Amino acid sequence: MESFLFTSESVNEGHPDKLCDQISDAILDACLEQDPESKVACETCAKKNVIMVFGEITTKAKVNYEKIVRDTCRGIGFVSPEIGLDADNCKVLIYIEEQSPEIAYSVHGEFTKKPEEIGAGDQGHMFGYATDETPDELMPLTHVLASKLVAKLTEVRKNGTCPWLRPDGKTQVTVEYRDEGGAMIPIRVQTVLISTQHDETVSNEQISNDLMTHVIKTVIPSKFLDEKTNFHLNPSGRFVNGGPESDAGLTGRKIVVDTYGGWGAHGGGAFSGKDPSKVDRSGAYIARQVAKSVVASGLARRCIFQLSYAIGIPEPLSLFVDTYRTGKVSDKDLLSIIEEKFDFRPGMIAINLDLKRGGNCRYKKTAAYGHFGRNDPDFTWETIKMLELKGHSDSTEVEDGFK
Ligand SMILES: Nc1ncnc2c1ncn2[C@@H]1O[C@H](COP(=O)(O)OP(=O)(O)OP(=O)(O)O)[C@@H](O)[C@H]1O
Ligand code: MET
Repeated sequence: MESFLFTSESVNEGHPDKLCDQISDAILDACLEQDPESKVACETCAKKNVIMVFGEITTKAKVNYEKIVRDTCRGIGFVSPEIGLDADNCKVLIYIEEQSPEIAYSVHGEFTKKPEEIGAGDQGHMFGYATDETPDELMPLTHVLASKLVAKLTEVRKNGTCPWLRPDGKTQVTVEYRDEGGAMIPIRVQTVLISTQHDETVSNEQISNDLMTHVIKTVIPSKFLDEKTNFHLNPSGRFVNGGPESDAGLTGRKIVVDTYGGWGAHGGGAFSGKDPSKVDRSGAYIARQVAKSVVASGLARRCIFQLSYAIGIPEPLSLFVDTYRTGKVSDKDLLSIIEEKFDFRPGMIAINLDLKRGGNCRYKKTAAYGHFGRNDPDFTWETIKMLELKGHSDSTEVEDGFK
């Protein structure tokens, strides 16, 4: 059978766009921690020694935005201009206004609507995806490997295994697959690309050797590597200047890294800095829960789910499911099972997935290394709802397994 190649990339917490995502979500955490009803739309941009936080926030929380910016940068490791940013001496600009009263009235009736009445915070369409090619994560292997490689880069930097590493880094993984009736079967890793920031003194030979020993071989199962696997390790030659020194950063510029690595589809909306009334985030989170529940329940080997909203209206405008010909029931029957089991009104998603709880890095954690496929109780959207077919395989009657 013919095989094909598919590629996903990722970036680590020191990448300038991810730095911005983490600042936006750290601010969201701080607002929700004190006031779970906070309405937050927080964007960040970064260049060289300037970081600007801007957007619309209505909250009762008292938040020291500048301190959150500096703490987040320091936590990542940006502690001097040579590294790419100096957390304690960079310029921090804050330009935040309250949410537009028109939007506030339409979405939550200026805090008067009951949860079931709360409208979507904006129009938009969101996707969720799941695939059985990684049995633990139910995520695309290319994306899982690219994400784990960037996480490992940070781990071996912070634990001192590779003291020459600096915060900024990117990975890219190409996997050879075959299509088994719509399900994706990984055969081997065809290419691994890592570009990581490093200090001035380390040699390219040490970079390659350490990346191979401490990063690639600890992350990629040996069964996927062979003598033909290609490795591109710091292909630019040198990567000493990094972070916002070498590339400007923006919240929401890594939406594919945040989700499924190019598999499935993306509606375009970003996650970081948005409270759960924003369906770009809460809609995508429940869409993942739907797709993962379908695959985990054995109703399909692979699933994509889409929903759409209008601003101010609680019920979704459309629902779509596709199991890529791997479903045990027709996609039409599957959709009615899904409709019975999930409540897609944004106020109810926020309650059922516990999305109004911030603090303790709950959202900041999501802002690097992927929002999906993570084994962490704070990622409530990864909890599956068991969907069972009672009796005949064409039945749409289902019952709850574990919740
Ligand atoms: N009162 C309003 N009613 C309806 N639409 C509005 C209102 N106020 C602003 N908008 C429109 O909604 C748009 C928001 O869409 P956009 O997709 O940019 O949202 P976002 O929250 O910035 O998310 P992302 O950039 O991640 O997609 C605004 O730019 C504006 O065009
Ligand atoms: N930023 C807006 C808010 O604060 C949402 C996007 S405009 C519909 O609600």
